Amino acid sequence: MPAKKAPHKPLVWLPACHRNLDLDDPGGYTVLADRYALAVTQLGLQPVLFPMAEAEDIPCLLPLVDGVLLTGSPSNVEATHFGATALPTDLLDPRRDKLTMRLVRESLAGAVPLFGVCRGLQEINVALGGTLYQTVHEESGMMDHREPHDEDLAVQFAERHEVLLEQGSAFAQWAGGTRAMVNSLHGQGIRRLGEGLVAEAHAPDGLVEGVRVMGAPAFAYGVQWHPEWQHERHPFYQRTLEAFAQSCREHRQRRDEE
Ligand SMILES: N[C@@H](CCC(=O)NCCCC(=O)O)C(=O)O
Repeated sequence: MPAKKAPHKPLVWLPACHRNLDLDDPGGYTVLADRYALAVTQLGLQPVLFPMAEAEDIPCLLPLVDGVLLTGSPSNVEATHFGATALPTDLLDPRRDKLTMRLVRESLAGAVPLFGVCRGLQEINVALGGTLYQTVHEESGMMDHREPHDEDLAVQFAERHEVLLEQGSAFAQWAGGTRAMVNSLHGQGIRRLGEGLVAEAHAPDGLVEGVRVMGAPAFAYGVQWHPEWQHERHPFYQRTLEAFAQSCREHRQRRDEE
């Protein structure tokens, strides 16, 4: 009797980020913040990183995974991707940008579950032709969405402002209502929505904080806040992540049945 094959654990692609851990370091490192990998693992999924992966590699790598989670990062999406000029103060990650601009579109085309968090939301928006405010806090009438200067992550990731969730949206379902408190750690923000995106969560100043990709065959959302942060203590964050995880499991099951 052949041994029963263990069910495959759904694999989730998290983009590799570049970091120079020391300003004098000419080399740099490929990094992934533990909290994203930990959240994916706690959902029963397996995070995977493809160091040095380029857009040309997507056709052979995307079929290996069951979801794409575009993580946050202190680096900014380079403004050249949305027709503007990068600020001299921008921390950039051009290798990640080149990959994710293509990965967003290929994930949607391939019905691979896609979830963008913070920078990941911004990447979805720009990849679909949208634009960003580069410094939301310098825009008239807008709040300062950046995290407080504090070493303590619990302070940085504390709930910061309310988001208004569209009636009948998945966000409202996951939150159990049309209002929720979220954290906020970003200086860029959605200015013009990309093609096919529906804004379903807004900050009190009107900034788009949550989007759905219209007509996507699998989970396809982006949020400006960080649901991976202490998700086990925040039902809204937890339900959002579980919905993404369920979509990844369904994708895996379809792959296993092929
Ligand atoms: N740099 C962009 C995106 C902000 C972002 O992703 N913040 C998360 C930082 C913490 C982490 O590394 O996850 C912006 O400023 O808008």
